[in-house]
Amino acid sequence: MKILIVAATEFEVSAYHSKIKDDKLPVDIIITGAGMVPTAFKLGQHFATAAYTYDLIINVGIAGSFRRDIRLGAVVRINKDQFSELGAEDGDDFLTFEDIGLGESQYVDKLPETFERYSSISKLESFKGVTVNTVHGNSKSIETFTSRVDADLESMEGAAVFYVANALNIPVLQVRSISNYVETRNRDSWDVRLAITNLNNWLLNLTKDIYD
Ligand SMILES: O=C(O)c1cccc(C(=O)CC[C@H]2O[C@@H](n3cnc4c(=O)[nH]cnc43)[C@H](O)[C@@H]2O)c1
Repeated sequence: MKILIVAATEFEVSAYHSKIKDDKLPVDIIITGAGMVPTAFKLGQHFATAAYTYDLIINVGIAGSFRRDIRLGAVVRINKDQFSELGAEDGDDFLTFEDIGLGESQYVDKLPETFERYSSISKLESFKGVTVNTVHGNSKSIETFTSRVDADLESMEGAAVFYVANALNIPVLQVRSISNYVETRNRDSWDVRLAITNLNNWLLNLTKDIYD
């Protein structure tokens, strides 16, 4: 089982990376930089020169939650993701990419069949994600956005990874740990350290489930 782990920053996966780096596992880690464009570029570049393919791509990272009933530090699966900005305004309405026939803006994950039996996977609660260019931090824009877009969590890369995996027909999973609530910008209330610790522990558990 050859796996590609995709993270926006080294910081988000460094604890995991330093623990597995001498184990010679069939796991590659790629750091893309934050955002959908750097993510699509890095993955395109990687696959253009890769000598082999993968059985699974896993996008991991921190994320913001629109929902207060998801605790900070929770590690969750994003099984649906979308590019919310792709589409067209039509007066007060918004037409999605699908509505105007320009392509897809919404994606679902796809796991190898055997994966549901791993407890690291079956324990995860699934939520709907949205992939944005701007981290929301204004109450009015959050209200407008959530009245249009059906999402529980937001990140800046998820849908781009789903897009690439779909295009290459490779199974894909997105697992994120909640670092903050989507609210009027307040960096002091973020718990990035807890989110990253929990995410790295989850990655270690998944690795044990698969390779031990
Ligand atoms: O606002 C800042 O000063 C600031 C400094 C460093 C990093 C950030 C981020 O927003 C991190 C973005 C990074 O983490 C993911 N992420 C985490 N929370 C959210 C969110 O509420 N909305 C969207 N993305 C989020 C994202 O995938 C990026 O990779 C800010």
